[in-house]
Amino acid sequence: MQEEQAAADAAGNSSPPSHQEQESSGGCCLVRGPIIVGAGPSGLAVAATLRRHAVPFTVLERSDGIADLWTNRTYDRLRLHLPKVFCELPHVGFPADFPTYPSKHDFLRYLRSYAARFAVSPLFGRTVTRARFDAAASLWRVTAVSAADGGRATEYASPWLVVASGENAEVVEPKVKGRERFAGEALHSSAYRSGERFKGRRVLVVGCGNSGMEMCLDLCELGAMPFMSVRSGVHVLPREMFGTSTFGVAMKLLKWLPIKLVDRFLLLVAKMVLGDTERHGLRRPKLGPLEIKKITGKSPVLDVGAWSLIKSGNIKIVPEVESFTGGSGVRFVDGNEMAFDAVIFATGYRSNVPSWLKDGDLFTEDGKPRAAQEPTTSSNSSCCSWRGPNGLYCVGFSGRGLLGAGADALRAAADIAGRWQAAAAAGGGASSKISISSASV
Ligand SMILES: Cc1cc2nc3c(=O)[nH]c(=O)nc-3n(C[C@H](O)[C@H](O)[C@H](O)COP(=O)(O)OP(=O)(O)OC[C@H]3O[C@@H](n4cnc5c(N)ncnc54)[C@H](O)[C@@H]3O)c2cc1C
Ligand SMILES: NC(=O)C1=CN([C@@H]2O[C@H](COP(=O)(O)OP(=O)(O)OC[C@H]3O[C@@H](n4cnc5c(N)ncnc54)[C@H](OP(=O)(O)O)[C@@H]3O)[C@@H](O)[C@H]2O)C=CC1
Ligand SMILES: O=C(O)C(=O)Cc1c[nH]c2ccccc12
Repeated sequence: MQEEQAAADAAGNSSPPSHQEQESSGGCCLVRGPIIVGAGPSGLAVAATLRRHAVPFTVLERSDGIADLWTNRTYDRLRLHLPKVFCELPHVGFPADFPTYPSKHDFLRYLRSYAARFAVSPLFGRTVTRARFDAAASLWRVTAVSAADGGRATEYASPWLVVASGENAEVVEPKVKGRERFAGEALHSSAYRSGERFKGRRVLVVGCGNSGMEMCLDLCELGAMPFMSVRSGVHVLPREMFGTSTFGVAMKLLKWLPIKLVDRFLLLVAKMVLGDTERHGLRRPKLGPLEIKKITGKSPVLDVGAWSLIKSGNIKIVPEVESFTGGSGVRFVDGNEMAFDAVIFATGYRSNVPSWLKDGDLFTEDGKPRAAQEPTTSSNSSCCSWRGPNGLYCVGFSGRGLLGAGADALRAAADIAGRWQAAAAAGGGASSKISISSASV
């Protein structure tokens, strides 16, 4: 702990946020080291690793604390679905007394102590609204708006920009015909905390991903009547097989076998353990669970109890919603109509990067690094999901959860540290001060 603090002091950015920036009268901050957008697990992991390399950094976070997704946008009963060894950030493991599948409160405790240990003090309440590369100055110019400060915009500049704003930055909610006419409560799964207040009520949960499944389970256990609306198919896998985690089994097999074969194996075991999910209205996609995750980012459901309640009919499967018909009515695509007291849209999330990263087409329309979509060839062998051109880095966009975020963070931080040290050796430059004329700011 003291070591990290000493490194922070040496790098000159352990002190409160205002000391991390040199603000000019033009509203521009010339920062030392990279700018990191987002203080979730990915932003913290890259900051911690930069700290280890004695490279200073500035973290811009829109909310008022670290890990906003886990703190403010998740339900009470959430636990990690993967065993803790697959969810640790670089350098510090989970405490030994944590259970195999830590709760969100355990995970948040870990993240807070991680941030403290590496002296990561983000600038909170700063929403990044724009970032562009200024080729003339070889700098990223990043605009952040502070709501607490009356919407004041400040520009931060650095040769390096780390995008760590997450694959789940914004909610996805479908525009369903007649929604404004629905008399009951309608909310996104990110606003759902517990089934407690839905006791005795008929609740329609739209979406059958991990959130939708788990909310149905929670609703059922707390005395509500959940209905789950399913549009396309989903792979449901048992969270554990052969007394160990399904994810762990898959990781081991992937070392030796091609993904298609591992998928076939997982599906065979899933069928043995769960039975035929199609018989109960959950069609399986054509591609296997790992392949579909790799290609589209769509996660398989790791079952923690909802499946048996679907089989027993306590969670009822209904088709895709066609429209709200007024009052409590909902019409489905098969023409049937039912009444509900509440609707929960467990329809997922998207990245927000395309809305603020105004530089070429580095990210796809759905907010993923374009390089991550392209197969590696001899001509683009240096191209990867974690690094773009001109000092741009992406951490946490590989669709591989916390494990992938940690791997990205290690690579990005090492790459930046190499450049930082090279600049220092070349006589200061970026590592001592960035000089840009106020006219160009
Ligand atoms: C309900 C749920 C459960 C999950 N469980 C697991 C799991 O068990 N295991 C696993 O590996 N993965 C899980 N995931 C995936 C999840 O994406 C990762 O766990 C992890 O949160 C990713 O970290 P991140 O830092 O990349 O993104 P986030 O945690 O989303 O953090 C991004 C941060 O950036 C900030 N931000 C966003 N936009 C801006 C902006 N424009 N300006 C400034 N700040 C911004 C956000 O406020 C946020 O604090 C889960 C996801 C969800 C939704
Ligand atoms: N404990 C854990 O580890 C948990 C992890 N997570 C993770 O968080 C991430 C987000 O999960 P989740 O919130 O479930 O989101 P997902 O994106 O995984 O699932 C969204 C669901 O909503 C459906 N949907 C989307 N749009 C519509 C629409 N217009 N009409 C009908 N259905 C629609 C999708 O169906 P379709 O396939 O047809 O598009 C899909 O079933 C995932 O990575 C997930 O694994 C979530 C909860 C718990
Ligand atoms: O919960 C998620 O979606 C995650 O990102 C964790 C995760 C990463 N790779 C996977 C493969 C199968 C199931 C879950 C995950």
